[in-house]
Amino acid sequence: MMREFLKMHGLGNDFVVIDARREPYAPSEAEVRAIADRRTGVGCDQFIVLNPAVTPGVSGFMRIHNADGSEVSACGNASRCVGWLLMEEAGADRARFETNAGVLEATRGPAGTVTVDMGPARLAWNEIPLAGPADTLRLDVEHGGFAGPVAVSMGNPHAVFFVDDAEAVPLAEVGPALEHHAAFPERTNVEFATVLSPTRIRMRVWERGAGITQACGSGACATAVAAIRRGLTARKADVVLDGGTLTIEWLENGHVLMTGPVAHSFTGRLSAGLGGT
Ligand SMILES: N[C@H](CCC[C@H](N)C(=O)O)C(=O)O
Repeated sequence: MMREFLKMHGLGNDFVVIDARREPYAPSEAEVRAIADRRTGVGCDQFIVLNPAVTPGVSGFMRIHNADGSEVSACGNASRCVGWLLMEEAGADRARFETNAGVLEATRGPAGTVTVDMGPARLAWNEIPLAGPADTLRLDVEHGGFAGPVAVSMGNPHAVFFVDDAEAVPLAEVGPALEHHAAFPERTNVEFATVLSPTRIRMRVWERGAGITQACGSGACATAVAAIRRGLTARKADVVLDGGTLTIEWLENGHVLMTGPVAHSFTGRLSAGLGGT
């Protein structure tokens, strides 16, 4: 069977999405890398497979694979895309689906945007996770002149560095070493943020398993939580990424809401050699 896929993106963070609810699909790491390859495959930052739900009352189980083949538990931009697909399919204004980090809920936002409740921000060292006990508000981590990040998990690890000018950070030079820093036993996503006002943050990202991306939804959530923990912004702020802007709100109940656009670029079919099976 030549599996159909949807090519989607959230602010340029792009995905290959396969609906495997009728025929579950568990790609190998090699298949993921082949599909994600931007020359010989379809090309994407993350490969998303929607499998049958495990938890009653939700519409599917979203599995998330980085371009390097690693499977991870959170992807904010893809969560908006999957939420949108499920709402469109049901003709509904709300959709619940699950990930390895828990059940997420998507609702329709203003002007065609989608809001996802990304669940709680995790702040304890062992929830990030870190290699050992540490103050997650300012880690003893340094590389390339950047030091003292805030660690936050949205179901995936983030190290948020506050800098004077996020545009000037040599991401490709410093990203890999920080992604693989010994403080992070499961590696980490790396964000560099400049607070522009109490409600606006400029952020650029080096993603674990994908490198520089145009946007990172869970990273935007982590960045806003980090800024609020440092007393730098209000509890609702816009995060301006290379690909556009996400609105993030850290609720008093600890959950983080993320609002932003989704886009469906095209639909295609995977050849047998590319995991189409
Ligand atoms: N690279 C991330 C997964 C994708 C996150 C990002 N694309 C998002 O929108 O949250 C990780 O390894 O945890």
